[in-house]
Parts: sequence; structure tokens; C-alpha cells
Amino acid sequence: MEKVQVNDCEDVLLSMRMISVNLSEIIDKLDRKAIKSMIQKILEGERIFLMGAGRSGLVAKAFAMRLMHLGFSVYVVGETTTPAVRPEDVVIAISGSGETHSIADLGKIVKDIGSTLITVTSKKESTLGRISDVAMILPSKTKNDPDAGGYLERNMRGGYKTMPPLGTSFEITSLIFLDSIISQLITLTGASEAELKSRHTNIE
Ligand SMILES: O=P(O)(O)OC[C@H]1O[C@](O)(CO)[C@@H](O)[C@@H]1O
Repeated sequence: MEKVQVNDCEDVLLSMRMISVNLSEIIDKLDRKAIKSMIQKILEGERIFLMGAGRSGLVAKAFAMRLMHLGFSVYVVGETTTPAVRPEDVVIAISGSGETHSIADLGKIVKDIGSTLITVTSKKESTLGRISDVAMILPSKTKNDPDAGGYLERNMRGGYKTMPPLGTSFEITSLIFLDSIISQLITLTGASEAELKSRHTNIE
């Protein structure tokens, strides 16, 4: 890394504000019917499988952990101990673009098996969006969307013209969305925080 002079780091605060404004705008555009069917299918599934690549995969793992805390039988696709998927299972793909090859290919296999496929994505018309039983659309910038103006370029109000780079908008939005699904599941099931805590690993 080249030597650079660190300034007052105002960009850190501006970026956080931009992210929170962006998130508020996305919340207003969410389809409540899709949220409802996603939750319905999670509750009806025999077991829940999560998958995603890169940073989206990390979001998938974070959601899987909370579902485990809630008492669901949950697995992360690609782990060595993950069992075979069966038709009565639900597979949830996290992919902003809906086109990441490994995840889109696995989505097709999931449909061939006859399991329920839910995709959390930014793109309804993507490969994953089109084949899913539920396409939960989070309209946010993905790694494939152009960076209109450069993410460090300020607009007239002093904020950024665009979000931080690549898939960050989708990744942050999906993490917060899925944690909010957990909140809804907690109110629906009446689970307590103590219950959740009791399921957390005791060997870390
Ligand atoms: O969410 P998508 O579009 O499937 O992309 C998956 C991953 O690809 C990456 O951009 C790396 O190529 C990750 O940062 C991102 O989370």
C-alpha cells in the first residue's frame, strides 16, 4: 500500500450516513407479500439450508446461526458436515446479482431435487430470481451494477453520489433484512433471548 496522509476521516461518517439513508429508501420498497411467504416457507420447511458466495456467503452464515439459536435445523451449503437436501427442505440463496455461477447452478439443482428455493437478491429477473419459489427483492446496488460517479465523489449535499463499492449495499441490506426476519420469528414463536443464548455454542 502506498504511503498516504490520513485526514480527519470525515468520509467514514459520511459513508455511514449514506448507508443508513440508502437502507431507509430500500425498506420503503420491500414487498410485504414476499416477506410473508418467505417466513411461511421457513416455518414450514423440514430443515433450512443457507448458501451464498463471498461476502453474501458470510451473511448467509450469520442468518444460519440465528436460525440455529431459534431452534431450527439449519445447515450451510458447502460445509463438510452438511447433509443431502431433500424435497421437504427449504434452501435460501443470498445473492445480490442472482447470477454468481456457483450459487445459480446450485439453485437449479435444488429445484431439480424438488426442494423449496428462496432467493434474497437485488435482481428479480436474474437466473436465481426467476427459478425461485420466493424471490425476496432487496433493491440495492450489487457487484454488477455500475458505480455512477465514483463512490468517493460527493454530491451537492456533501453525501456520496453512490454507495460504497461493489456489493456492499446489498450485503449490508441483506444482513439487516435477515436479522429483522429473525425479530419477526421471535415474536411469532415467542422465543426468549435466554432460549436463544442457551443454544449458542459453549465451546468457543
Ligand atoms: O451476492 P452475489 O452477487 O452473489 O456476489 C457474491 C460475492 O461476490 C463478491 O463480489 C466477490 O466476487 C463478494 O464480495 C460477493 O459477496
